[in-house]
Amino acid sequence: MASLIAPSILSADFAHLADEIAAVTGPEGADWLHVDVMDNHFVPNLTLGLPVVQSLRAATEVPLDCHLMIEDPDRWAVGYAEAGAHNVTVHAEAVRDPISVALDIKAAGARAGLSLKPNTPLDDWVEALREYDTLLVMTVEPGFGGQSFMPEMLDKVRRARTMVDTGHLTVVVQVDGGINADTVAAAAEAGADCFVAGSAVYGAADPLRAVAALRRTVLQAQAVTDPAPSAG
Ligand SMILES: O=C(CO)[C@@H](O)[C@H](O)COP(=O)(O)O
Repeated sequence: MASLIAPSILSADFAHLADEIAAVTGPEGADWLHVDVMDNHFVPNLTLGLPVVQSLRAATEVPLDCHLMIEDPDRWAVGYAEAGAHNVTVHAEAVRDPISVALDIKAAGARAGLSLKPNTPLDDWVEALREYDTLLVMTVEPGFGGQSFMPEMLDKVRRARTMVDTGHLTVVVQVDGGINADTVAAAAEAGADCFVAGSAVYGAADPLRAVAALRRTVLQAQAVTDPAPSAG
């Protein structure tokens, strides 16, 4: 099991993105940088797109984790992989051909991720997930930072963890939404191994320390449930 911390730049100051990324970069800093791409159609919010991701790639060596909350991800996903994203996640509710998209993202050199909104059942997507490297379990309705964690999503995380542990899936199990010092342990105990946190990191007085503190809490929780967790 991994223990990856992925600060979400949705909660950062968009006028100073390079500085905001530097603020979470370091030996105990971000493992991945979570980049929320929103189009005001799939979700009722608008953020950034491919040109910004291309610029971010040049501004940091931290792996970019692009979460596409957009309509027609089949058209756009490969562009993010070609722009140098480490992981490109599309939404199950928006994708037309999930297998082709996963294969295309991977052929372009990135990990492929599939995200499930809170009301989207895991069981409907198990076959497609065999082509994916990351499963993103949304723990809020996608669209905005600063929402409350939905504890009822922990069961989905537990079932995904069981599928990974029994060899039915080989995905990193990622959680996103309302992850903070109070909720991260429950997500880790349920079996998540990648933790997206926006307001808990960028709302903290010291974002780098907030990342390190989240990771420590994850490792403590995983030590209880998994006798031999990897360092991520
Ligand atoms: O995808 C999303 C929101 O749709 C997230 O990545 C948010 O950026 C998480 O923010 P917090 O809930 O951690 O404040």
